[in-house]
Amino acid sequence: MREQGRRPALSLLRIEGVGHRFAAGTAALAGVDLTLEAGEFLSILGPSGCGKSTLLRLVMGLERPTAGRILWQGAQPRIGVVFQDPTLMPWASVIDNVALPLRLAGKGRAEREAAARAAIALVGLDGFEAAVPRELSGGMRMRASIARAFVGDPQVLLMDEPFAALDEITRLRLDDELRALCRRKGLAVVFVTHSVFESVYLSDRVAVMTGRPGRVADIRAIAREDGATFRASPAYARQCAETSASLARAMGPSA
Ligand SMILES: Nc1ncnc2c1ncn2[C@@H]1O[C@H](COP(=O)(O)OP(=O)(O)OP(=O)(O)O)[C@@H](O)[C@H]1O
Repeated sequence: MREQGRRPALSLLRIEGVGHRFAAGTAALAGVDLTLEAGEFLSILGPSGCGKSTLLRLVMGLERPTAGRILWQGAQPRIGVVFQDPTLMPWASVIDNVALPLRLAGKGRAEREAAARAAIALVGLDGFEAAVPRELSGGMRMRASIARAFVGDPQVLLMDEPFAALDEITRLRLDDELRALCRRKGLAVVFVTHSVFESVYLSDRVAVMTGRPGRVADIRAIAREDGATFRASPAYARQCAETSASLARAMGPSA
């Protein structure tokens, strides 16, 4: 599943002809070809049930594709993962939640705490280290979840609809902060979303998927400007309209 490429490849990740059929018979993906470049923010945009989460699980290595292959350039990078549900331990403090991957990796207390504090500061949660999840807003819980993904110093971030359950204001703010943080760190990101607006705002490229079995119908390079003005620009509105039309074509007449 994570073979070394036999020939030199420039892309950080290559997904080649990947298909996935579950044992129960559902064909979730068929013939998916996609690359992720170093430092790139790539969104996977598609209708519900088209196999987006399955594709992420294959990239994470949690499942093997039943067709095709997934190739990392060189050694497999360190991967951080964020899901729609923050999946925090309700009884544990923010710092203990954020430090969990390091505890599982057998790191000592001092190292865990220092790294967790740094990750918490990175997402703007300083001062809440001792809070437990029920004391936090939804946006703050998501920040803690992002901090936990950052604590192991990832080179690639995989995100599965992380902001879908948040209110609009919080979502817009986290979009801004996430984009800035990933650029600053030079991270490559695969971001799964249903939202055309979010995908165009965040991404360098958007892969538009068809309904199940999911295929990549279109790959759109986004001409983007950094800064909050992009969201209000005619260029943003035009690219949202074009991406929306592409998604409608990918979903076909029965959607
Ligand atoms: N473990 C599984 N066993 C059998 N079928 C599965 C399994 N996981 C997912 N599926 C099916 O595979 C298809 C793709 O699911 P997946 O969760 O990848 O889609 P998705 O695009 O992420 O959907 P959504 O946007 O609604 O989260 C769906 O029809 C789903 O029911």
